Amino acid sequence: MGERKHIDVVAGAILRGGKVYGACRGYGAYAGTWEFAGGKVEKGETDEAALVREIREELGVEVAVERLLGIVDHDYPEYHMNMRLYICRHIAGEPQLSVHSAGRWLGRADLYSVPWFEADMELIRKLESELV
Ligand SMILES: Nc1nc2c([nH]c(=O)n2[C@H]2C[C@H](O)[C@@H](COP(=O)(O)OP(=O)(O)OP(=O)(O)O)O2)c(=O)[nH]1
Repeated sequence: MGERKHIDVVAGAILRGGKVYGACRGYGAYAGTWEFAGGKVEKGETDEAALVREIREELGVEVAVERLLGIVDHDYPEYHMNMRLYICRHIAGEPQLSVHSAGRWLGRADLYSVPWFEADMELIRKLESELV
């Protein structure tokens, strides 16, 4: 029996004007599921560098990574995921969709109006207090 596959994921809760940016996966098995921009950390890469790279690639947006909001461990059928969610400040650029089919700045009142990844829900509750 081999070790179960493990992936390291970073995601960014990008904040601007009391709202957070959520995006809807445009393709693949989880198309239609909402998430924070991000992705797998590459070998030798820091979380911060991976996050800045992924957010730039996916949304064309520049962010400053502020702090770790929380960590989630989740078993997907194909692998075990360890995801670190960071609070990021929006610096520049309007989000341009490339891999996502939709995206919105969500405030406290509409934070739960989109279908997030189940794995994200605990961290989303934690995020509520950041949205004022
Ligand atoms: N980016 C992101 N991924 C999330 C979130 N919540 C969550 O469970 N995930 C999962 C979905 C994927 O299994 C994994 C992210 O990996 P990824 O973005 O490289 O997605 P992927 O494996 O579909 O991409 P790829 O190999 O095709 O590039 O983390 C989230 O909020 N943001």
